Amino acid sequence: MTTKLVRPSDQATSNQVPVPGALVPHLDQCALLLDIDGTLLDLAPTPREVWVPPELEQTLTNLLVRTSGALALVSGRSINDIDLIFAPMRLPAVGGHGAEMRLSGEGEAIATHAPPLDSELKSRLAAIARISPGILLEDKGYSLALHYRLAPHTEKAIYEAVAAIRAENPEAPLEVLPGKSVCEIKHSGFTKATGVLELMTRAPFKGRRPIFIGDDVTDETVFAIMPELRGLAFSVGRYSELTSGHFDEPRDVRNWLARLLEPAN
Ligand SMILES: O=P(O)(O)OC[C@H]1O[C@H](O[C@H]2O[C@H](CO)[C@@H](O)[C@H](O)[C@H]2O)[C@H](O)[C@@H](O)[C@@H]1O
Repeated sequence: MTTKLVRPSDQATSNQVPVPGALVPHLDQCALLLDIDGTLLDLAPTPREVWVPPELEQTLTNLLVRTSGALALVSGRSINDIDLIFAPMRLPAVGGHGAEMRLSGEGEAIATHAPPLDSELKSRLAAIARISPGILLEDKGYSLALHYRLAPHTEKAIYEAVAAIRAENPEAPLEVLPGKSVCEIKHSGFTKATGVLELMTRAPFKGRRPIFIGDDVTDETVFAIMPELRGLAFSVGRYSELTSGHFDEPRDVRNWLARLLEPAN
């Protein structure tokens, strides 16, 4: 099935993504790959304050059945963190920006050969949080996040401090991910895309057509690999040339996913 690239001028109203029946092949041939923050869940002031609507939990549970388990969360969060947020539900996942994955809710998380952050560099990067008490430090093991949503005035200082540490360590294989009110630093040897590529080689994902939905800069790496996987990508809150359409906000994604379960699909 082909889809039309929707351009910004075509998108005056919300719900730009066509009704599921006109767009997606049957669910038993699909793998649903879903980013969390800003895609499934509304953004919150701090990482701990996100809320999973009960209807979403029901939708994801039903979609997991309808795809025979080929539904995975693809997140910058660690799988441990994902489990806390979605508890008691446990879902297949690619976590930590591709550093780890889990093929089923019952299984264990598997490290994806992702190299960890050098511990000394990590300490130095963590110390940047001392710029202001409003900066929230999130140590995710494979990466470090400096959240400034509660202290937006510190954004420039954070990026300058990170740049200074990188300049002093030019050989260090670091990647800086500019997220939503967050500056994340990780080893450059893995991405969400490498995680998804690995996931798609394993059952029950292997051989299926992936449908990926994401909102962030880090999701661009996954948008870019969808063609080679015969997949489709959709963005949230912004237009991307790499996607087949976009949703305005997480609520639209949740409604769209619920509609995938309607009988026509
Ligand atoms: O890949 P994602 O699932 O989209 O995760 C991206 C990052 O999400 C979290 O931070 C963001 O969401 C918070 C809660 O809404 C918000 O307070 C923060 O400003 C956002 O940047 C999470 O804390 C990060 O670890 C994820 O990498």
